[in-house]
Amino acid sequence: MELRKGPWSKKILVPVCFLIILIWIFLIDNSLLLNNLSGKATLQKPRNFVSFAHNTNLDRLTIREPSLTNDAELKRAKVSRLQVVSLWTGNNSVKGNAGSLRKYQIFRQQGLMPSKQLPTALIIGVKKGGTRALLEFLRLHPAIRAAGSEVHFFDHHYIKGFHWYRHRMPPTLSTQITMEKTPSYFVTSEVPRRVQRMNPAMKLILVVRDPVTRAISDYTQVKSKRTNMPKFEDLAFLNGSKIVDTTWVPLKIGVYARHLERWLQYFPLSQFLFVSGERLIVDPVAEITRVQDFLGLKRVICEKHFYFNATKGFPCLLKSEERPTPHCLGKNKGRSHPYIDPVAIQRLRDFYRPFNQRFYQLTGMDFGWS
Ligand SMILES: Nc1ncnc2c1ncn2[C@@H]1O[C@H](COP(=O)(O)OS(=O)(=O)O)[C@@H](OP(=O)(O)O)[C@H]1O
Repeated sequence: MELRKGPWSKKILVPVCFLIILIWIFLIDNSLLLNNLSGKATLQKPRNFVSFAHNTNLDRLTIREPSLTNDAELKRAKVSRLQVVSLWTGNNSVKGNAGSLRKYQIFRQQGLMPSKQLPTALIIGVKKGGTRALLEFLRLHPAIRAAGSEVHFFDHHYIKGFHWYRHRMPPTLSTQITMEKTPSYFVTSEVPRRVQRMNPAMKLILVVRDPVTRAISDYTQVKSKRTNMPKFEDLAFLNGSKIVDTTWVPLKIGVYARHLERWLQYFPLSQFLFVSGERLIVDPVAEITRVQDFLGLKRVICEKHFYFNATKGFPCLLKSEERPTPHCLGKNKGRSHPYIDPVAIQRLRDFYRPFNQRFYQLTGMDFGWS
C-alpha cells in the first residue's frame, strides 16, 4: 500500500518543501523590518514621554489637564498626547519625513499652523437676547473664530468630554480666539461649575434684553413651530388670574439676577461682559467695540461693516466671511411679535422690576427696562 502511494507522497512533499524554503527566505529578507517593528514598540513610550515634556505646543493641553472630567477623558487625552508627540519620534519608519514633520511641529508651536482649540470666550446667553447677531458681527474680526452652530457642550454633551468639544471648534492660529455661543448655558445650573473646571479664566459674554420682550420673543419662536399654541397671556398667568406663572420657562429665563448670582459663585464679575441687546440693534458698533476691548482685541469691526436695513428694521452686514454681498440675519431673527394685552405686559413689568434692579446692582449697569 505504502509503495503504491509513494509517487503521490513525492508529488505533495516536493511543493511543501519548496514552500517552506520560500517562507524561510522571506523571513531572512524581512528580518530587518521585523526588528524595526519590535524596536518601535519598545522605544515609542520613553520617546513620547520625553518629547511631551519638551513640546511647548502641548502647553495648551497641559493647562487643561487638571480639568479632565473622568477616567475616559483622561484616557482619551493620553491617547491624543501620544498621537501628537509621535510626530517628533525619529524612528526608522518616519525618518524620511522627519524633516517635514519637525517643520510642521515648529509651525504649530509658533501658531502658524491652525489647530482646533477649546474656546477661551463664550457667549452664554441669554436666549433671544441677540446672541446670533453678536456672534455674526464678531466673526468679522480676523482674530475671532467661532463654531457655527450652538455646541451645547456644557449642558447636553458634557459626558462626551473635552476632546469631543475641541473637535467642534474651527481651527485657529495662536493669535486667534476660539469662541462659541450657546444661550442655554446661562440658565442651566450645572454649567458655571463645569465651565470653571475647564477654564477658570474663561471670558463670559452675556447679551441681555428686556425680560418681557425676551419672553414674548421666546414665545413667538415656539409659536412659529407649533399649531394650536395657547395665547401668551394664558401661559404667563396662572389659570386666568393675575398671578405670574414663574414656572413657565420663558418667564423663568428673564429672572437674570438669579442666574447671574449662580455664575458669580464661580467667576468674578471682571470675567463677564454684559451686552445690551437693545443697544446692539440701535448702535451695534458701540456694543461691538466694548466686546473687542473686553477680548483684548484691536478695534477692527466698525461702522463700515454695517448698514441699517429699513425693511428688516435691523442692522445688517455689508459683507462677511461667508458672503461678499450685503445681507441680514435669517428670517427667524427679527420676527414680528403677536399682539399682547398691554395690561399683561404691565403686570410682567411689575413682576420683573425688583429682579431687574438686583441685576443692575450686580452688574453695575442700568439697562433701562422699567
Ligand atoms: N441685527 C439683527 N438682526 C436680527 N435680529 C437681531 C439683530 N440684532 C439683534 N437681534 C435680535 O436677536 C433676537 C434673537 O436672539 P438670539 O439670536 O439670541 O436668539 S436665539 O436664542 O439664538 O434663538 C431677535 O429677536 P426677535 O426680534 O424676537 O426675533 C432680534 O430682536
